[in-house]
Amino acid sequence: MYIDGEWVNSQSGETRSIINPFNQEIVATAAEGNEEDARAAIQAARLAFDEGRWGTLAANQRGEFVYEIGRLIRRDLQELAELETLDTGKTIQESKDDMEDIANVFQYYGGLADKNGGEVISSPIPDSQSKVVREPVGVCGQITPWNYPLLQAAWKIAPALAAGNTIVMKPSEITPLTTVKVFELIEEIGLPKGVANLVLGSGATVGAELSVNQNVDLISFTGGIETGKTIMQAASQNMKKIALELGGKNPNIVFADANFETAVDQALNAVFFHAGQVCSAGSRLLVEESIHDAFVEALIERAKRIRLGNGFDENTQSGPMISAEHRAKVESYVQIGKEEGATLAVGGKRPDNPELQNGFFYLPTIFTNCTKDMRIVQEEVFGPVLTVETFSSKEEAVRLANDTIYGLAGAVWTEDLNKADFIAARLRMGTVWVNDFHPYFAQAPWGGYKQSGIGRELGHEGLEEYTEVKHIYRNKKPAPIHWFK
Ligand SMILES: NC(=O)c1ccc[n+]([C@@H]2O[C@H](COP(=O)([O-])OP(=O)(O)OC[C@H]3O[C@@H](n4cnc5c(N)ncnc54)[C@H](O)[C@@H]3O)[C@@H](O)[C@H]2O)c1
Ligand SMILES: C[N+](C)(C)CC=O
Repeated sequence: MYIDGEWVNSQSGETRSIINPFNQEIVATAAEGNEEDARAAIQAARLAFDEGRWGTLAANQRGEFVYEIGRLIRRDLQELAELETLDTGKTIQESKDDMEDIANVFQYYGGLADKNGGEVISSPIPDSQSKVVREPVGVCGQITPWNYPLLQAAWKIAPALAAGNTIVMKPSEITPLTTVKVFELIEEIGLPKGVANLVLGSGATVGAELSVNQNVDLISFTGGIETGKTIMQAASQNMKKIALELGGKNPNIVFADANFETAVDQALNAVFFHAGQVCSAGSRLLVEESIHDAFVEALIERAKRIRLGNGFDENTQSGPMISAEHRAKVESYVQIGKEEGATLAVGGKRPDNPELQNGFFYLPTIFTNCTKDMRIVQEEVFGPVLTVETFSSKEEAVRLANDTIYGLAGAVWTEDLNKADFIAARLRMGTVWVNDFHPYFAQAPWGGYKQSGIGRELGHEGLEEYTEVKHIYRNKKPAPIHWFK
């Protein structure tokens, strides 16, 4: 762990084994911190903020530090990608792509740091001057999940530092490797001590302390909805600001006039990429009735051919699930789907291949004949499981698409751009893709409507999350007003 500019073990001396989900081998031993370690890190961040070691530095200088982290990430891209694949099982190409995105995020926010200078307001009061400035919020607790370990951390670390905050980062306890490595890079660039702190450990200990501690001004969390609710409650103790990036149950709407081959190919990628462990996975396919049979047949054929395997093998198209517990959760949803009367069209079990038996693999699975009230249609499975429903009008497609508690992302496939506009305007989601699925990048905001979250990451909105807005009013000709004569 990295606290107040020093690499430290947990105060309790406890450690945790980090497991490769492809073969269950121990790939590292990590410090296992608890509330005490979290409090030490919060204190360091508090002091660094209150003494102004960082927030009062010229914004362009802060930006240079943040940009430099991005440069070092590119320098060490191969090593970082290998660590991410060891830790998550995702393919090495996915990990390399993640690292490129991550470097871009640091360099984007490095560039944005000094472009947030505030504005002068036209004051309606004579002889006055009015300006609005943005200031850092203070000490930020940051909690990230295991599916995109470093990417989700980057979306928090880069804007928080660029805006002048100090941070305490807690990565998922099962995938800390790349975040630890990036703190080595943070040390290498010479960030003032206490500005960026890293505490490893569980959500129930370190995460809970960050959420409740009075000295944390903002908590930014990416993870599941139930954890989000717990954090929100804890954060209310001192009314800290909250930013929540939660789950999704994302519709992928395919009209009959879409390019068939492209829509099939992308529907496959929408749901089965990274074994479906993506918040914005297109796990709910809504296909126009007239092409349903042909579409599903093509999808099943392609799903059967997905090559599962070791993320380091270049022939592998998809890695394992993250853990035995998570695979068991996916299996229980498949059981629920069967009991609810959906038709299991393909998959629905673990692969037989002997070489995959030590990993947490699960076959790409498709359920047809699904209806909107089924739990497998409504709830986030977070695995390689696709549900298929049909619609026969654009209005029905919208109704079905919006009919969950989530509102993270969705896509529409059609050659008719008026129809695409109609759908895009009505989806209650933070991101809508037209004739595409999955793109996200540093320049555009990301976040959820409804129970998919609060606030936005990325884009200039992602920087603003980490600022307080202050109105400074100056009377240029102060004089008595004699109200109280
Ligand atoms: N919206 C997005 O951008 C986005 C991105 C990635 C993942 N996700 C979501 O993340 C979920 C999967 O990730 P997960 O299984 O790691 O989620 P999770 O909620 O179980 O854990 C996320 C993080 O929260 C911590 N945590 C757990 N309990 C806590 C508590 N009581 N207090 C404070 N922290 C606590 C964990 O240790 C971990 O670091 C999915 O629901 C997925 O959709 C969302
Ligand atoms: C936000 N994203 C798509 C990178 C990861 C979601 O799990």
